Amino acid sequence: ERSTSSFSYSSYHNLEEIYSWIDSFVTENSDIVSKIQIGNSFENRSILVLKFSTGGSRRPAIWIDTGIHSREWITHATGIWTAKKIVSEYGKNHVMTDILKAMDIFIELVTNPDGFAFTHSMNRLWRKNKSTRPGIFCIGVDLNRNWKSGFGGNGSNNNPCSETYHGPSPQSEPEVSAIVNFITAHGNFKALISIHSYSQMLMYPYGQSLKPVSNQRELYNLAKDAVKALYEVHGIQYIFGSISTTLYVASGITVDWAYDSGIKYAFSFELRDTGRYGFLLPATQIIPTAQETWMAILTIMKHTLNH
Ligand SMILES: O=C(CO)C[C@@H](Cc1ccccc1)C(=O)O
Ligand SMILES: [Zn+2]
Repeated sequence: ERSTSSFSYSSYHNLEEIYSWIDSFVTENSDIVSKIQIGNSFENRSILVLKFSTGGSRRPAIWIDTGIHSREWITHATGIWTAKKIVSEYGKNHVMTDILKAMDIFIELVTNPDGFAFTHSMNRLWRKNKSTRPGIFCIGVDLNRNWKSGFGGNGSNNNPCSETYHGPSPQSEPEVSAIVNFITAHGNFKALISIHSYSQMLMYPYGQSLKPVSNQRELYNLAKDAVKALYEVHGIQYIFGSISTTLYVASGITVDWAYDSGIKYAFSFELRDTGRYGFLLPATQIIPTAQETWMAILTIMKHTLNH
C-alpha cells in the first residue's frame, strides 16, 4: 500500500497486503504507532506487533492478538480496522484518550503468518501453523494448545495429524515462544484479548478445567457489560462465560497461560457468525463485525484502566 487511504477495510487481504498496510499505517501515524518484530515464524516470516504509545516507558499494557488460527480471516480484518479505530479515536473519544494517556496497546495482527499464507495459496481452511519435524508425517501444531498452562491436558491432542495437536512441548512453536518472551520480558501487561472466530462468544479462563478463576465474578460481570455494548451496535447476541463451561475443555490455550502469568483480565472472543458462513464469513460483514467488537474491546480496556 503506498498509503492506507487506498486500503479497503471492507475486504479480506493476503499477507503481503497486510504487511504493506502495517508499514504505511506506522509511517502515517508515527507519533503514536511503531512496529516491533518479536520473532520469526517456522517458515521464517517476520512476526510483527503494532505498538500504540503516547510516551512513558513500560506503561501498563494491553495485548490483542488476531489470526492465531489462520482460517479465521474475520479476526485479522477486525484487528486491522481496530488498529485504525484506535488512532482515529485518540484525541476525540474521552475513554480512548484516557486509556492511551496511561497505558500502551500492542496488537499482533497475523499471529500465524505461515498458516495464513497457506490459507491464501493452498488450503483456505488451514488452522495450525506449518511446523514439521523429522519422522512426523503431518504438518502443523495448534498454536492455541501449545502454551505452558495445562499443556497436554484434556481438550488437546498428542496426535500430530489432529487439528488440536499440542506440539512436542510447551512453547515449542516459534509463533508462541515469541509472544511468551515478549510479554514476559515486558512484565507489565494487565489485559490480554485473543480473538478467534466463529460462534459469537466472549470467554475467560479457565479452558483447561471447570475450576473458577479467583476473579471469576469480576470477569463474568465485565464480559456481561462487554457483550451488552456489542449487542447495542447491530443487535448481535453473544454468549459469555468461562471457556470450559461455555464452549468445551481446552488445554494449553493462550488465555490460561496469560491468566496464570498474572494477566488478570484475559479474554478470548469468538466473532461472527454462528455457523451459516462460519470461517467463510462474507466480506460485507467485516466492518459491522469490527464496529460491534470495538465496543466490547473498549469496555474491557476501560475496565482495565480503572482497576
Ligand atoms: O478456534 C476455534 C474455532 O476455530 C475454537 C477455539 C475455542 C477456544 C477459544 C479460546 C480458548 C480456547 C478454545 C479453539 O478450539 O481453539
Ligand atoms: Zn480459533
